[in-house]
Amino acid sequence: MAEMEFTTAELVEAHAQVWNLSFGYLKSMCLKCSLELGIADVLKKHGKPMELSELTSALSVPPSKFEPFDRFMTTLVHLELFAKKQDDSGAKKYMLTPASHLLLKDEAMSITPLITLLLDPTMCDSSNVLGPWFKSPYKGNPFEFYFGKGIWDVAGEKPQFNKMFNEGMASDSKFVCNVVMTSCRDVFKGLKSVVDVGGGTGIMARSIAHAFPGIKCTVFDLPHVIDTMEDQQPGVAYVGGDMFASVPHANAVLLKWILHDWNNEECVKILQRCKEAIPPRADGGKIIIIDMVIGAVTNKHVCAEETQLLCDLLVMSLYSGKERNEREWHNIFLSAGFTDYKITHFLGIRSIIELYP
Ligand SMILES: C[S@@+](CC[C@H](N)C(=O)[O-])C[C@H]1O[C@@H](n2cnc3c(N)ncnc32)[C@H](O)[C@@H]1O
Ligand SMILES: COc1c(-c2ccc(O)c(O)c2)oc2cc(O)cc(O)c2c1=O
Repeated sequence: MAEMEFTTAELVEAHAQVWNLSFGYLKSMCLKCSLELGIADVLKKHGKPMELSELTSALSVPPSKFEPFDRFMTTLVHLELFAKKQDDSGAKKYMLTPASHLLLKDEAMSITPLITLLLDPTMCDSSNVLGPWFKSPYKGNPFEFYFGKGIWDVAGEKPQFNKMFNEGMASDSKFVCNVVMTSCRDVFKGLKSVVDVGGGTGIMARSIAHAFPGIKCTVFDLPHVIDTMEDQQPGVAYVGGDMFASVPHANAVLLKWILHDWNNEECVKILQRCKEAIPPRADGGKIIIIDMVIGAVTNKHVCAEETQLLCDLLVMSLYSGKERNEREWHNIFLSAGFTDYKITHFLGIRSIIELYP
């Protein structure tokens, strides 16, 4: 008989670990349920810590659900989505945490639309077929394996999904703009024009145009994204097209959450088209990339590195994309003909890369 490789204590520990992993989906469902119920908004509206009975009343939870709701809130507090404190009279009261602040519907930095998108079946379902996908000789990504077509085709065909996708991305852009305009404004200082390639509904471009009225901003995206835009802001130009064919000319090209959607060869092609669109470095030409650098995180919060790895699986499943470490970025930049770059780790798990021709 083979020797036992692990102690019983190690296996008992591992048992709890595997259980925890198998319940991972329940964390996502807790998040989804808090959004559906609007718990954060009710707490915000109340303006002070809330007792469970006040919360159930404001949320219209019927008495038959008081006990399960109490247990649900206990888990949400453990997950730090909400906080609970005991007041002087001994009553337990619930409050917002920084995480639940991001889930408020009408806050500038709300990422509720992005979370709603991520938890939508169209985004999640293909992660259920990773096993069959790994074993099959199929060349496309898991999303294509599951739906028979790519995510951009689905967005082009289904206006509802296109809207949800663009709103999700726009909410992230609002969040990122807030951080960029306070902590790394200098990235845009001195530029005369910027084209946001794959710029979606134009939140980044509008925010840059607002913060730097001297910069002429263009949003460039697929025609189905540009054509469905209802409020095209004056002062910002909107152009539909394909970044693999050509990119509108500007001083600088912004690529936010674009390159992680594509494989190395595709990234080189996109960057070559972007390089053709900008002037030499001496004349102010540069590419501004907002994406992840694997291994680089500004805050060592509990799960920053794990989140980066999970993001890598997300972009692998949805797009054949990849989150990259600095060495991998470096190789792509060199292959696309760029000579120098500067990385600023500014946004938790994401970075700004200024890339020079
Ligand atoms: C992940 S989203 C990022 C959107 C935006 N930059 C942001 O961060 O909120 C990728 C964007 O690339 C656009 N896109 C995909 N393929 C493209 C192509 N061939 N040419 C131009 N844009 C494209 C999509 O329509 C989508 O808006
Ligand atoms: C991996 O990027 C992250 C996304 C994302 C989702 C869908 C896309 O098409 C993307 O291009 C990116 O979404 C989230 C959402 C979060 O709440 C946290 C994250 O870290 C991310 C991503 O990193």
